[in-house]
Amino acid sequence: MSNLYERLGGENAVNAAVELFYRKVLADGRIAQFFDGVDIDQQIAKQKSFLTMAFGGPNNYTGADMRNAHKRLVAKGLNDSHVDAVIENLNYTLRDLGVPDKEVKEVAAIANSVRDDVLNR
Ligand code: HEM
Repeated sequence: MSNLYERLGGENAVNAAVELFYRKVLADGRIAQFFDGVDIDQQIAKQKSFLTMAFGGPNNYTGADMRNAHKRLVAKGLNDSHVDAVIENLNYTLRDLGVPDKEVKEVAAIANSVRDDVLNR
């Protein structure tokens, strides 16, 4: 059985998913404010390499760890409801792209696994 990265469709599929995901996130009034002033192209590039690694693809991630990356946002009120909204957007993105339910659930579980780090607790 190939790993999740391969089952999702590899580099091109992960890149397409991350791009569509940020379009949805920036249009979502529950969470868009956290991205004010953030360089979205850079964010997309970092997220591509982070998710590629998390899904079992090549590890080229050089960004911050999840705790440090989101500390500033926790100080601004980031909480569980915002993590839920991000995971919801990720689920919709993958469904829109035709990813099967099993893989959608695996991706959601990976995103959920960093929840406590993202919320610095
Ligand atoms: C749930 C799983 C999450 C994952 C896997 C994740 C992943 C990442 C990654 C890889 C970075 C780049 C770190 C770096 O700059 O080196 C990042 C930064 C960031 N994330 Fe997340 N994130 C998650 C949740 C969230 C949530 C819930 C929000 C807000 C609603 C959020 C907003 C941001 C913002 C605004 C940045 C840029 C911070 C800055 O430049 O100061 N993230 N995230």
